[in-house]
Amino acid sequence: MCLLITNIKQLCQVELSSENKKKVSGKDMAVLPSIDNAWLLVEGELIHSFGEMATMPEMQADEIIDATGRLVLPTWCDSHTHLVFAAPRDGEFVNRLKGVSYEEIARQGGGILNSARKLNEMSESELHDQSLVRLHNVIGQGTGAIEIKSGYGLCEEGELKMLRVIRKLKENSPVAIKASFLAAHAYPVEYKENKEGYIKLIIEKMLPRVAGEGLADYMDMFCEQGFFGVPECERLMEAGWKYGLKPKIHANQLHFSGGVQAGVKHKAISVDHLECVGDEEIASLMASETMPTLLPGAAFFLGMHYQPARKIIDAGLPVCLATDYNPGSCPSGNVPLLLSISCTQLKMTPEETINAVTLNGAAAMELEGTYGTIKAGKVANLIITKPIPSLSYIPYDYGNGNVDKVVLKGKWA
Ligand SMILES: N=CN[C@@H](CCC(=O)O)C(=O)O
Ligand SMILES: [Zn+2]
Repeated sequence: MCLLITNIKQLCQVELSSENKKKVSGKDMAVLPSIDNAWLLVEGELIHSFGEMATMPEMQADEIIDATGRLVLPTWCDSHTHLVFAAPRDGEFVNRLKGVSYEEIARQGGGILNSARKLNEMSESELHDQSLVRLHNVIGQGTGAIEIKSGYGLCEEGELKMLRVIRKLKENSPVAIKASFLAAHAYPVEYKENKEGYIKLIIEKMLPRVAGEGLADYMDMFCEQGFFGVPECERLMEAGWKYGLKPKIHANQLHFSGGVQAGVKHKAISVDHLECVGDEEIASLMASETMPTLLPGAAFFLGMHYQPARKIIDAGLPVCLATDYNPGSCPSGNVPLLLSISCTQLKMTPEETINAVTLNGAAAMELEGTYGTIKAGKVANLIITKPIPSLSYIPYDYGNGNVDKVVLKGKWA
């Protein structure tokens, strides 16, 4: 099918065919290359061409859309989610409001362990159907590529069940999906006094099966005090690499845990969360290709201090933003809301937030060659907004939703 979109008020995040942008860093993050009053042609699954209306050539198309007053952007690339889960944790939410901390809830056997109990009671098909509803919901909010983690199984069959659900979602949806193996999310109750036993189970039993069935792209872990320490994480990352699973890890959410430096040392694709980041973490990231990924939705929902986005960008680093959609620390996969939080709380500009969740989000999933910008030959994953006054209106008009239509692989989603 050929789809022609005309009279686009602003075509945002464009990239010329001659460019080969891998990510946006530092001062460049404030720049979002755009064309005012533009057209764009989609052919089959791909972006064919685009330009200014004033110089639009004559073309044939199966469908022509007039986008007067509307913006067109690449769909969001949400590089960190736990979208597959069995049940909400609204009871814990209320306990936190009464003053019990996230860490205390975890110590009492709630939190991730609570999610694991529910998940292990649920059938694979029910888990899939529930998760597919959530996936459709975030697609409607503009997400076109997404990473999804295991980590609520915490046993061999539970982790494999989650990863098979993710694989099935991939088969049943046009959205691009990457999978991360996160068995090292929390120590299960039965290994509370035998932590070494659980590390061995992951490395010796689970990992070979996950890799053997080709179920995951990345090796994830929660590098944090009270969860998995740096020495354990280093062993897990080394083991993952042996099976071709690159690290993409949770680091420095609750403490200065050393996770950022460990991730950099083991060539992690990204280190994610980063509520606790100082000069040493920044220096370590500066000497690496590892993407700093911020999850301010979790800081918002847990009432924690926010990630120092300005310090990271002003040091010249790239920043990626992701939702962290999960039932405990961020029960929302809504990217426009994430952009609003990032502007108001992290003091990022609207352009920086869009760069962070398009090209940099794609880079954090190694998808920057095919997603994340409007470029001829890239996958035609597009957001068409409602008529709005400006790009800044997207984070400004928080909670209201200005994504009107979504195109995935050249078709209406
Ligand atoms: N912090 C670790 N993991 C998730 C939350 C998991 C949960 O509370 O269920 C996160 O990224 O915030
Ligand atoms: Zn997470």
